[in-house]
Amino acid sequence: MNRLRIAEIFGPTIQGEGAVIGVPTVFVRAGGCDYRCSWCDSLHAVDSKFRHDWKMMSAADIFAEVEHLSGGVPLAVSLSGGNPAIQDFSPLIALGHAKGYRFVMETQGSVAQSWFSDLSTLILSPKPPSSGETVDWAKFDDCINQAKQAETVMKIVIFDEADYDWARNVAARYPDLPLYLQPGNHTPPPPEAEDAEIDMDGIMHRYEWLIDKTLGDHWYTPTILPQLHVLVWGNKRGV
Ligand SMILES: C[S@@+](CC[C@H](N)C(=O)[O-])C[C@H]1O[C@@H](n2cnc3c(N)ncnc32)[C@H](O)[C@@H]1O
Ligand SMILES: Nc1nc2[nH]cc(C(=O)O)c2c(=O)[nH]1
Ligand code: SF4
Ligand SMILES: [Mg+2]
Repeated sequence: MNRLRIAEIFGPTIQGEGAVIGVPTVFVRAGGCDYRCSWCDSLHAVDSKFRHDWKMMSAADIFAEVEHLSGGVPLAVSLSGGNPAIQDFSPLIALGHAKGYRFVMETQGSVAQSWFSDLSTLILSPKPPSSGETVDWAKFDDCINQAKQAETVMKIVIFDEADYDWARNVAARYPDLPLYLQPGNHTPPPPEAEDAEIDMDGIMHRYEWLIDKTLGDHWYTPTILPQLHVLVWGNKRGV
């Protein structure tokens, strides 16, 4: 059976971001990413220098761990990373569906897969200018098309004015996708990341700025949310 690069599996915790915020969730974090966002908060699952901490696991191994963590009680499984879309998660999703689990996935929208249609929610998170990455919109559109009947939403991280202006343009381009705006968190790189004091004042300040800016522009379609797990647990891993 094909094996998948997995950086960590953890939970149940609450989904801390976006459309399904607060929902009890087990996270399966894939190892490896085709992007290198300047502010990535999950570098331990991105940079290949951390690959010695990743495990090669079959879908059956992964699902056994998900079942163990959840006590065999079906819940939402969030596929994140890294970019989970560069690997084939369809066998895991099939195993989960047979036991009543549902799957949500977070991806930047750079790689489309036919199995996106097996997800209950596809969260597309195109990267704004502050990330240093450039979106390939043709690939992004492929992702939307592959999702078919799966609920598809967009989540944009905003650090500054330029990101905000960019988000407004993206929103105009995709008026049918529900939009979530999330203030950025300046996370130090691993291994310091976990123990570092979080800049709670900075996060709250950027959140307030984002609310004021959005509402000040009479832009009422996005939902504006902070990373709830960061407010509760800081930059701790595995929560
Ligand atoms: C770590 S990424 C993994 C999934 C996928 N690679 C992606 O970017 O969508 C999960 C989510 O965290 C967001 N994120 C990453 N670093 C962040 C930061 N420093 N502050 C706020 N959100 C961040 C990403 O934009 C994405 O929406
Ligand atoms: N609780 C919790 N919620 C999250 N939502 C997205 C996360 C991610 O890193 O993809 C994440 C995470 O790492 N933890
Ligand atoms: S795309 Fe996601 S996982 Fe990859 S570097 Fe950017 S934020 Fe990190
Ligand atoms: Mg995260």
